[in-house]
Amino acid sequence: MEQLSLLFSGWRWQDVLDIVFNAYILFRLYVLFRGTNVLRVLMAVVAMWIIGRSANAMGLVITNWVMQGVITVATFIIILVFRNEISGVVRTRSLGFFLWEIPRTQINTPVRIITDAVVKLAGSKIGALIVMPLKTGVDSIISSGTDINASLSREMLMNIFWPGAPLHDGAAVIQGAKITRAGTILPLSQNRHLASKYGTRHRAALGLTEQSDALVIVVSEERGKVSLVKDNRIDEVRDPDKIEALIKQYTGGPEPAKKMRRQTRELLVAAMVCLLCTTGLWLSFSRGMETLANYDVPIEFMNSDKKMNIIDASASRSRLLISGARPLIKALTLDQMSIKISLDGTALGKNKLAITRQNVQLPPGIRLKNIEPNQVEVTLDVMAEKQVPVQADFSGKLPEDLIMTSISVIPQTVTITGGGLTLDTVTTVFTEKIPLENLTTSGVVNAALVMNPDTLRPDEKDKKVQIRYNIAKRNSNDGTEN
Ligand SMILES: Nc1ncnc2c1ncn2[C@@H]1O[C@H](COP(=O)(O)OP(=O)(O)OP(=O)(O)O)[C@@H](O)[C@H]1O
Repeated sequence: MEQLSLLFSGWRWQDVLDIVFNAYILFRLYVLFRGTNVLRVLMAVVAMWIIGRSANAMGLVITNWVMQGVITVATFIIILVFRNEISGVVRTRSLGFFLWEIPRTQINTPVRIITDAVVKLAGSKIGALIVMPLKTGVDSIISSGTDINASLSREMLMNIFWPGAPLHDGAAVIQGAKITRAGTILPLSQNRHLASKYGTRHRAALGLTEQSDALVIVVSEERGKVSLVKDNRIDEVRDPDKIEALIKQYTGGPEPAKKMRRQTRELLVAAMVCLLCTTGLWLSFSRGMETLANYDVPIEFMNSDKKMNIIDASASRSRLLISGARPLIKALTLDQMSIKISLDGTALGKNKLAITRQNVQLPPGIRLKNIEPNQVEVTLDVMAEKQVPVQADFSGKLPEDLIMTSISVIPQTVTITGGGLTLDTVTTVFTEKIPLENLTTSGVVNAALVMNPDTLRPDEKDKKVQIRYNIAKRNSNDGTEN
């Protein structure tokens, strides 16, 4: 359970977008290849891939190896065996179809009327070609012809195919209870094994079923026979009841509401499967390639009491050991991580503060493994000012024959700022070291002040002081000056 929550923890909006976008592409590919053999083989490949990944996760080395080999071979087979089918689907579908169209199936189609019409046409030896698009649709395969959008009736069909009628050449398309188009030209099959009794009308019917899952009804002009063409097969059927039953069977049953529900259900299931597959793929990529990294992250102290100051801290950075997907870790920058410690509730002087997970902010998808150090000691003080005397800090010795007769520091006192507790211990501020060896005559030097401890700050104007000194020659007999 904990592992499951870890798997889904730290999602970013980019991950959701990534999954939804790719799931949609997968779903559209399903809609594009729905009803074709390519999809069936592709689904087998996906199933093998899932088995391979599961085998990998369970440590089944040989099964995983075999599945990978089979997938590689199957991919080549798909490309070789189905290259015509794939290129047919890709070539004939428009961008709009690929992006959002969902082909309408045969809902509310009056199959009895179609049967009556084709039987009558066959009896009168009037040639006819009727297309009933199914799941894959035919819109982008057959764009020729005339849109008529007429209600489907036996008379209407007879009229269209009546010799001499303007649209009798070509095929009529039936969508639901409408004849949507007539006079359309279908792609001719290149099948060399087609029986010689069949001419171009049957070849055109076969050609369309090679590129789609449509049902095409052909009425032969010469022989007065009705043929149902589906999935590259031509079936000549004599019995009108059988014709009706087969049309119903191919177009998916008689009840329109049921058919609609079935289609919606099928698309919903497909969308869910696409979403699950993409999520699985994303998880196996992002969570499967976990990696560890160390980062030295600065510690930020959140101080709400402006009078309190940090005068010392045992650490300014903490080393974070983090884990996450390799691409996320690679893209990580230091400014995306922070350690924030609140000073609320602390007291003057030394405070030991723990650095916990709550103090660490990391981008989504990155998990914290360790913090080192996980404790920091901060010394807090209230800021104050103090006037202290300045003392020149001479080092070394004057030459033997010289003596310092007077020293004055200007200014004599300076104002320093710092923590009140620290200031209490400071009685004098010294200058930087002034070497005596170099001094031979009286003069003036400028020297900077040395703050001890360095948390103390002198006034801006008092950063340097002036030291005036007088040097005289030492009396060689009694040691007094001349
Ligand atoms: N590519 C095509 N698309 C649509 N209809 C076509 C196409 N090619 C031929 N036809 C139709 O088929 C008719 C020609 O039929 P043809 O006699 O060659 O075929 P057939 O299969 O022998 O059928 P039949 O038994 O009716 O003669 C054309 O007049 C035209 O209406």
